[in-house]
Amino acid sequence: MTDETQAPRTAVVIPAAGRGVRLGPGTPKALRTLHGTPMLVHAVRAMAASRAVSLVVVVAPPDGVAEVRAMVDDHLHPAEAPSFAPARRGGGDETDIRVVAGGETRQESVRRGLDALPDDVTAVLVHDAARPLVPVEIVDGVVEAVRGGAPAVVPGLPLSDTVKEVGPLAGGATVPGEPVVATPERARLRAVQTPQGFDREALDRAHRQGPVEGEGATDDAGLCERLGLPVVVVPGHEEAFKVTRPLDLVLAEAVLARRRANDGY
Ligand SMILES: Nc1ccn([C@@H]2O[C@H](COP(=O)(O)OP(=O)(O)OP(=O)(O)O)[C@@H](O)[C@H]2O)c(=O)n1
Ligand SMILES: C[C@](O)(CO)[C@H](O)COP(=O)(O)O
Repeated sequence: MTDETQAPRTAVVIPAAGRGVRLGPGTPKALRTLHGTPMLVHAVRAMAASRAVSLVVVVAPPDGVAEVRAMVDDHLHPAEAPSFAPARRGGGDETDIRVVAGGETRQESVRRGLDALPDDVTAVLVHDAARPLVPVEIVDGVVEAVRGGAPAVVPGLPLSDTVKEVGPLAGGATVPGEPVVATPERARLRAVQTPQGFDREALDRAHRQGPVEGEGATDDAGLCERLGLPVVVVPGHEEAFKVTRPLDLVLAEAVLARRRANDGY
């Protein structure tokens, strides 16, 4: 077992400032409830369940910082249980939870979360509020790989669908539908999830290179790849799926119902 007093200080940045356009109109996605609890509260709990995590920075919608602070205090710092760590295995020490304002893009929101970290943090996880149900084993696996010396670590799963690359036909010919230009070898592809884990200095440097557009801009590991840093994949989990479209809410409620039936979660 890791001696946490000797280990580097690990913090988590949770970008939660997105609107959730693909989920449809309504409250910002991270503030919507699953089984009566806001999605971002599930995400914070999932991170704090790891003994390695001592600080969580939630990046809230810019106009929702006070609301998110109150939500965190209501759900995670109840007066009757100041030592919040309900699912922490064998732990019991408090997790510090801070809330800062997010930006226009996920990349900008993560950067603002990084700016809020104290100097003594040496390892950082970045976890989407939109992946509220990631099991603690996945969090611990990412932390272990970062502590083992990997500068950037992503949890990932093999794909079950065949993937096609589409694009314009040579010569500009037009056909009905989207022309397929390639079929990448599926065995070499991984669908990556969060939390993604980083050496703090590497991630700071990746974000300092400025806004990146297009390929490599949709996750933090992509920014590290742009710098030429090695990125490794460790096992992900089906329950770490991202709540993106309405059907994902149905799946998330079903997973929570199963957990409640199995272990009273
Ligand atoms: N400006 C933004 C955009 C996204 N995110 C966060 O990044 C994570 C992954 O983004 P995604 O699932 O795309 O969320 P949304 O941007 O909210 O979704 P959509 O693209 O459908 O609007 C989410 O936890 C989201 O809150 C963020 O903090 N700041
Ligand atoms: C970071 C991420 O969850 C990894 O799969 C993903 O890239 C986020 O993408 P989104 O378009 O911002 O949802």
